[in-house]
Amino acid sequence: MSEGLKKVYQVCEEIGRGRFGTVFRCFSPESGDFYAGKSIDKRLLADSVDQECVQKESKIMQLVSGNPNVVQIIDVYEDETYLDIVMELCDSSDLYDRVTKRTFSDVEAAAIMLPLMEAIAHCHRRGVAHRDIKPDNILFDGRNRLKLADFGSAEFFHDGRSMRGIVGTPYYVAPEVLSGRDYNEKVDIWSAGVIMYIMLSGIPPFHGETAAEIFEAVLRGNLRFPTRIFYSVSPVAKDLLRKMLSKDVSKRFSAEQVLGHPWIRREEKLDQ
Ligand SMILES: Nc1ncnc2c1ncn2[C@@H]1O[C@H](COP(=O)(O)OP(=O)(O)OP(=O)(O)O)[C@@H](O)[C@H]1O
Repeated sequence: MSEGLKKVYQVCEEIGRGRFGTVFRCFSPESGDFYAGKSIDKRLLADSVDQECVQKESKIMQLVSGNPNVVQIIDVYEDETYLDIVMELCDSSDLYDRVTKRTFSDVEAAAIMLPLMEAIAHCHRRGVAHRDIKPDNILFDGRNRLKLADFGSAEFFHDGRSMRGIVGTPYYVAPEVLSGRDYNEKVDIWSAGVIMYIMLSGIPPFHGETAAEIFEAVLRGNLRFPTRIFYSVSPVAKDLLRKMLSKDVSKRFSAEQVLGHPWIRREEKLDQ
């Protein structure tokens, strides 16, 4: 870790490891609070592509910080050797842990989808597509507030300019990404739709035994709601799922349209 960070924070135990960095719990004697410090050893980055990648992650995090449902960046320290990013600490169980334990009722799923879509809409307004929306990247802070994390695959899009390149995670990746076509920020809506489907049913909408089989199922994009699993899911939830998991990108809802859908709005009122 950089000397700059160590002057301000006490570095505690390791809490996770990613492709490029190690995350530690850090304590600030000044504020009396704990944070998450992600430390990237720049000597271990293989090439200029990886170097650009970590710089971009830090830049994008700073750009989208400021929304209560996006992990806040607190400080960035950089010296010859390390790039350190101090973030708010999100140490409650992540959405991956939660969805693998049980299915969610309509009300419970909407209580997750509303802040998740607020976070995605905020990123899209800032011209950022996350490109790796999945339960493992949806964290919760000590007060159980949802925080969208891991901008390591995120990309800027501007003025309708599209993006290229295969990024994402098999169950959650949008068909237009897999087909190698240009795509836009609506890839995030597809992935959020997959999460909503899994929360309500306990199974992914497009599945297979291997990554190749999952990709084939995603490319077919044949959305089904098996009655034995979906009998208790409301028609309005299924309507929103169809609009988020539309293979036709021009018909797929934007983040703002999802936020205006009656399923999200109705549950918001119920929740209050
Ligand atoms: N703000 C945070 N608060 C608490 N834990 C965090 C925080 N950010 C990351 N983590 C933990 O640290 C781990 C590593 O995070 P990191 O972003 O480096 O990699 P990653 O999410 O596995 O993705 P990538 O493959 O892009 O590196 C995560 O899996 C998560 O458990």
